[in-house]
Amino acid sequence: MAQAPPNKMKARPDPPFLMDGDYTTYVNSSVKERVEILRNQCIEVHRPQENYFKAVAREHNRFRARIQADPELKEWKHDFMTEKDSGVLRRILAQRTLLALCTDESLKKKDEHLVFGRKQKELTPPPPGFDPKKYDGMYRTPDVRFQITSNLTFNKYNPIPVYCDVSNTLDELKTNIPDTLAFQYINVNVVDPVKEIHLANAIEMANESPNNRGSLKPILFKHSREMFYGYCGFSCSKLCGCDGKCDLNAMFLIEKNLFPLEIFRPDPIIGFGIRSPVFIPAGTPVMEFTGEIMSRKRVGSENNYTYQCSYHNDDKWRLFLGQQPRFNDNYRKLLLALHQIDYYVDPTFYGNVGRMAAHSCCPNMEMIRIFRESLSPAHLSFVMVTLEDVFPGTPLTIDYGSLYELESCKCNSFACRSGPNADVFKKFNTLSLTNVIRKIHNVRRQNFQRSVLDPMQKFASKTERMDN
Ligand SMILES: C[S@@+](CC[C@H](N)C(=O)[O-])C[C@H]1O[C@@H](n2cnc3c(N)ncnc32)[C@H](O)[C@@H]1O
Repeated sequence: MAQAPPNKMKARPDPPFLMDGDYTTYVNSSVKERVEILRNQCIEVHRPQENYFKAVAREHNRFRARIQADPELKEWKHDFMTEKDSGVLRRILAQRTLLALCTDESLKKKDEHLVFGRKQKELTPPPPGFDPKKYDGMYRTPDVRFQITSNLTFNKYNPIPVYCDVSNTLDELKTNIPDTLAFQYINVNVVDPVKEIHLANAIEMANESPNNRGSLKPILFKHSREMFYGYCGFSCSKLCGCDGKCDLNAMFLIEKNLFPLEIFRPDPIIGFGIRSPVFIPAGTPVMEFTGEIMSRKRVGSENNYTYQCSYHNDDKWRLFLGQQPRFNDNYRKLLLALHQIDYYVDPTFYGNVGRMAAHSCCPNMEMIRIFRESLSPAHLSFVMVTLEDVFPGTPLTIDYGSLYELESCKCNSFACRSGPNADVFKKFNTLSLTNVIRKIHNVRRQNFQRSVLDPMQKFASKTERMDN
């Protein structure tokens, strides 16, 4: 059973698919009919009579057991950031947040030394009344939830349920299912071969000649000025000697569907978002953002979901190309021509869970552009990587960037650009902002330790004593 539509092309094969529910009817239906199908699946779900944190601990245990049972995950560290790593990542997060706060170009220029420079000895304290406990990031689900579907992907290997936590009754929910939810789920980017002839050629030429693809030498840009999708790298793949199982395969955990994800609606204005019931360490690739790759002229002006994935005159990309002497001349010419065009990933009709990520002015994920097997825009993927430790249930967010106009942001992060502290924090330097983020991270870590890990440990010791 194909997952991607038959009239589209893709640079990568689809992952394994085991049908869950009536997928065939769903994909062959119109958007209106799909909404009707979803409407008929809506149910009320009650959490078993137990403490919320007990449910979190159960999920945590189950997840740990899954990791331990997988020999390929032996090296993967499912734990808090170490103090050394956390310093680096917090600084990156602070820089991102500061740059985004300073939207005024002149201010950004004037204060650049405060953001990047060395003059950072003095520490500005958080404003009076600032309470890091207010930013624990926790989203506690209501005891009764409304489930729209148990699996939006229709794939048993990658089940993603959808909940709406803002409806009061099942009937109210049924009248409020948006069309935007009825997109076709894809795990791999697709290309329309009729409308994007050059991209289709690039896929074919890469498939035809082993010279045009292969395991690319990894170059990872660590410079903190690289923002959002400007950040770019390579991912190792099955074509590599390690069979795609080394640390350089940014898609490894994603292809394993390691992290259980849920789509949920916490607020009528924010709409749907994403969360995971398990702990995800900082620096982890969690999911891909998939869609249809298309040139700028095909992207609608009202599109809320699209991200630019390639840029004309992209110096970084030229550097990559320079390192690939094996590519055939014709392929090289095609790539050079393709990279004069701005391409976008549009998940409006074909997409995945990534399109549901809400915006935050201090996000816990970042999109990274990853080339795999070759260097055409069709071989590019957006990978969403955590910028900080994400504790169970916390909404997974990205920064939509300064070009995206949100009427009023409801991210509730400490440095929200429409929040009360924006003017104060934009005068901070990176060191001072890192210090604020550290205080917030400490609160989150302590909460998790106290409410989930410590009781789990106590319970395990008690059981052990009873067994003896
Ligand atoms: C890419 S979509 C994200 C998925 C969307 N929430 C949905 O339900 O389909 C972007 C839209 O989500 C909403 N949104 C996301 N983050 C938000 C935030 N922090 N504050 C307010 N609205 C937000 C806005 O309506 C925005 O135009």
